[in-house]
Amino acid sequence: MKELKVGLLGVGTVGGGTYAVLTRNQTEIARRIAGNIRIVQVADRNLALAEQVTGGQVALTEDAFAVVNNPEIDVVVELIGGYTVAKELVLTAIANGKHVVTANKALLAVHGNEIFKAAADKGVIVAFEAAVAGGIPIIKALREGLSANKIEWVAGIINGTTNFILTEMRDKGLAFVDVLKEAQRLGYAEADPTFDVEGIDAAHKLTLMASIAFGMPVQFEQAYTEGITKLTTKDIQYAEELGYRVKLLGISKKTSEGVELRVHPTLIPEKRLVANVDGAMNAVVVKGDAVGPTLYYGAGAGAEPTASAVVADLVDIARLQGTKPEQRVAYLGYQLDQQQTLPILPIAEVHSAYYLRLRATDKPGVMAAITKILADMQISIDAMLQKEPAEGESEADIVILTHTTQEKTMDAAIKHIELLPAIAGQVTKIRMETLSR
Ligand SMILES: NC(=O)C1=CN([C@@H]2O[C@H](COP(=O)(O)OP(=O)(O)OC[C@H]3O[C@@H](n4cnc5c(N)ncnc54)[C@H](O)[C@@H]3O)[C@@H](O)[C@H]2O)C=CC1
Ligand SMILES: N[C@@H](CC=O)C(=O)O
Ligand code: NA
Repeated sequence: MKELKVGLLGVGTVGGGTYAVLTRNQTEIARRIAGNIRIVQVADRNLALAEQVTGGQVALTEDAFAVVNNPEIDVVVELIGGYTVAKELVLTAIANGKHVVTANKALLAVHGNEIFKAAADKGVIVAFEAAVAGGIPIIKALREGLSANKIEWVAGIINGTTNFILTEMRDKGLAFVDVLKEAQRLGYAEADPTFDVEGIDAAHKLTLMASIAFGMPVQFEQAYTEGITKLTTKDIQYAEELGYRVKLLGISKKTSEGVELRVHPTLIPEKRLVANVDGAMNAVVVKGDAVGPTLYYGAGAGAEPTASAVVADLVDIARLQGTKPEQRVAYLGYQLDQQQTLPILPIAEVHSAYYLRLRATDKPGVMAAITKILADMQISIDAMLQKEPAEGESEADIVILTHTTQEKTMDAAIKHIELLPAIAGQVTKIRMETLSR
């Protein structure tokens, strides 16, 4: 019976989950691969935690480099996170001829081109199913299940922490900071939670999906990233009144002008399945030219759901032991020498429909002035909501939903609207997506 010997780096949320799943389901997994996957060494700078997680059943060390340099080990599982030490560890493991499994989307979105090239030169596997949408097998779906298609677009809720926060804010009216603390306690958030709430983590994941979908190198630095920190409960409520839910979406579309690569809060019609994905759950919609729209749903964060993807990658590697590199699925779906560097569209060039909220003095002619500005710029209105001023106030909220227009046209119109004497403060702008075609 063949044995795959694993070195595990990090036994925090995902590493702890990986150890538990692999140990608990050892027999089941062995029946699938006619072999065995065994963790032979664990590194964590918190040795007490490593002792607690493993129950002292395997060799432990504080030094992750001892694992990547251990000649006994076939596969290194990197679950410590970050770009610096993790990068050095992964590149050293590759240089030592070891396969790598990682959940580290930040590392791959920023340094993926270098890492995949190094792995290709050495003929080793770098597997990363856990890095995108946690337990959902979206990498496998994009790289293998949909390989007959020209992918047209990918859009999804790909950050569990922010979806959990938005759901709790909407359902329980809880404050942002309290919900973030709970997401951290549940192990969903990144070590630096600004990666979650500012949309950076979602942009890392989107970068990887877009690269696989469109056969291009990873280009995280070109992604447009906007988080949920400026969203108000008021906008969430108004959106609901108009039949929409607000979700942090990662969207990548291939257009004739280039590829859209953008993460931002988005209004989605409430009847769409994705609009009803709540808590830490994730969902990704992929549109292929042959298959049409397909939807993938599941837990996007947390110990065992993420471990499910890590262990599945180990199972794949166990099955692929002894194969030649050219017999394997390419890291990013397309052969590295077949990747095309497609231009990424600046956000100003993107076309979208918009939700606008403005605060205006309640007097005749204001609405006419606003609609004239929009009409002059060929922006048509889809729906409108006018609120009564609160008791003792002279200003009221106006919400406008527009049809599709280019972002730079919308921004120019907003500038004109903000100059109207009856308008107080800035206009709130949230993009909208139908996710239907
Ligand atoms: N928590 C989640 O739901 C998910 C996390 N990920 C990714 O998985 C990776 C790990 O995340 P978590 O398990 O949440 O983090 P964590 O903070 O819970 O665990 C990291 C572990 O690595 C150890 N560590 C850190 N630096 C080290 C070093 N230089 N040497 C030895 N040990 C070191 C820490 O002591 C800790 O036990 C990250 O890349 C994260 O982005 C991916 C999907 C889901
Ligand atoms: N912080 C991430 C963890 C999984 O990738 C999230 O909240 O989705
Ligand atoms: Na996944």
